[in-house]
Amino acid sequence: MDKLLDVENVSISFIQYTQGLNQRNLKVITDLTLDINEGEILAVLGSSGSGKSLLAHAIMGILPENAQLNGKIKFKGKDLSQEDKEEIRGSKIAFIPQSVNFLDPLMKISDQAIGHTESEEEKKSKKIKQREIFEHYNLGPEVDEMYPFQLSGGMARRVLVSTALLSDPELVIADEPTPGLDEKTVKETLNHFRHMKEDNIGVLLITHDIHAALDVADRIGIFYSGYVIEIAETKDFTGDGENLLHPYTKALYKALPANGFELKKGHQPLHGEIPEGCPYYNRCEMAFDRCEKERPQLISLGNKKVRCFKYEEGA
Ligand SMILES: Nc1ncnc2c1ncn2[C@@H]1O[C@H](COP(=O)(O)OP(=O)(O)OP(=O)(O)O)[C@@H](O)[C@H]1O
Ligand code: NI
Repeated sequence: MDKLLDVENVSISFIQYTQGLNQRNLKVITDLTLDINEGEILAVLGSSGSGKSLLAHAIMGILPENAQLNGKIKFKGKDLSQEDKEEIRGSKIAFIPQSVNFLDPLMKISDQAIGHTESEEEKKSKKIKQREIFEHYNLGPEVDEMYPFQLSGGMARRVLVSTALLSDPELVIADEPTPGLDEKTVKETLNHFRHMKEDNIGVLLITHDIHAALDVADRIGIFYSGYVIEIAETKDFTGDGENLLHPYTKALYKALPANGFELKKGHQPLHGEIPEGCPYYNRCEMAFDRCEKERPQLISLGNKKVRCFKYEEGA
């Protein structure tokens, strides 16, 4: 299994102007590290506003102008510059955006799926392939001639998925592909990711839907206050959750309706109010004294990673 994507110590922040000339650095993502292998589905699970879309946009090289990106993003071991990202986006790395607004409202579906071509010949062969993939996703020939506003929600989702696959990508980044879909379409969408995995494509599935993540992912990265506090194996979300590492992940797991518990009260500290120490300190039942002032690093334990002093060597 080869490594496809490495995100190393990535931070994303925005410069905010407050009163007068005062600036504030709004950190949205801090020291984020994760990796994806060929044929692996990694879910990144985080609440709304936790920076999931920004992570996807950082990898694709489409962050807004006022965002500042630090850290490394590597594809197959190569550190990606902005130019590299522009070159491989839409080809080796494909993006399934969160919003169907990414579709051009004034362009016919088939034309935008095919995109720019260099010659008539290329256009013809791409058209054949587009039809094949669309057919596979249950999008008949009539869809080719439609404009985005004529698509139902489920159809639009399928257009986005098949368009992403048209370039034979090695890595697919999907930003919230399931919200607003009915149960059947959710199942269908998750099946698409299974098929990609079978084709040895790596998938980064960004979601706040823990059920979707548990359903298809091999590993799950848990966002908390802009940090990835754990990268767990999906199979560890069983029993009492005893194989899960971080106290927050354990609480999250116990809060699943099937486990009959409720998530303890308390919100994730937001950007600007993130404490010096562990962001989970105030809610943690296992906190040590040092957790208040010191921030734990991400520790690797085999295939898993966790940001908690409990797992430090000798702790
Ligand atoms: N252009 C911007 N300027 C300033 N702050 C921004 C900008 N874009 C995003 N943010 C901030 O970054 C945070 C993360 O945004 P992002 O869209 O990545 O969240 P998300 O996890 O994808 O949320 P959702 O689940 O709602 O899609 C937001 O809380 C927002 O305040
Ligand atoms: Ni988002």
